[in-house]
Amino acid sequence: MAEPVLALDRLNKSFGALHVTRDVCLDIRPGEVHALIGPNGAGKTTLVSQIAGSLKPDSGRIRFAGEDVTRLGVAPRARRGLARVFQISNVVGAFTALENVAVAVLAASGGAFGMGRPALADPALRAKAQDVLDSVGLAGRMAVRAVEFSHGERRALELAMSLVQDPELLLLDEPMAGTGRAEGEKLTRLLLSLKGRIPMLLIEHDMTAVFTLADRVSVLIGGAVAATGEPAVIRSDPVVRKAYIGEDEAV
Ligand SMILES: Nc1ncnc2c1ncn2[C@@H]1O[C@H](COP(=O)(O)OP(=O)(O)OP(=O)(O)O)[C@@H](O)[C@H]1O
Repeated sequence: MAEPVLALDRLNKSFGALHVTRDVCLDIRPGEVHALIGPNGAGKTTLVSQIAGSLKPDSGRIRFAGEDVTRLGVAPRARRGLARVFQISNVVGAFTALENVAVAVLAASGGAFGMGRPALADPALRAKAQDVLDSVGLAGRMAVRAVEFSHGERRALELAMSLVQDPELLLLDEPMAGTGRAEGEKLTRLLLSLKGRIPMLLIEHDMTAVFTLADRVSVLIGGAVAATGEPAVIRSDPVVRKAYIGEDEAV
């Protein structure tokens, strides 16, 4: 089997006496959508921050794209193709969707496009920004300022701004948070359209989205991985149902 895109090996992290990440081993295979679920306070955000590089683990290793990145910070990991989406937004409300994506293309190009003149004056840059917006279903909204966007459209725009980097892995931090049912379904369809092309680690409370999108699901309880498996297996795992999903709850 091909080497995983991301492999966590016995990660540990404590805040004082609080042991928040406990011997976590987890991997993401090429093309896989791997969902990470768990009750509030289980340590999901803490784990994602260690993957992204904004938090240093106390022990353990992180391998990404064939390289040990444990000691690297956020920026070098991002340059290697690790894109964290939705928790930190770079969207500028006063800019149109096209302008926002153009800035992201410019930032990702590392000087390949001419600096010092309006980004959108460059036809190649403009074409790339338009293509990416088209791919997230925002072709008809390019000239609209981001401040006028619905929550779901904003999520699609944030995703577009990450896609310009041609990421090796998307870390999706609760994409469905704050979206209504219709918008959540639309966003799920958008992520489905990317599935297979870009591997994803999906942190999400919305179980419909999780079971629609994920190839495998890992369940974090008390900072430790309680189970990893295909959605159908996780859905029926008695430990998971008892500790997290709720025995009586239909999943
Ligand atoms: N910087 C910090 N200092 C001290 N404790 C922290 C810090 N960050 C998180 N914690 C604690 O670590 C535990 C795990 O928090 P974390 O935010 O990772 O959980 P989570 O699974 O993402 O929760 P949620 O689903 O509510 O977002 C919690 O008890 C939290 O209070």
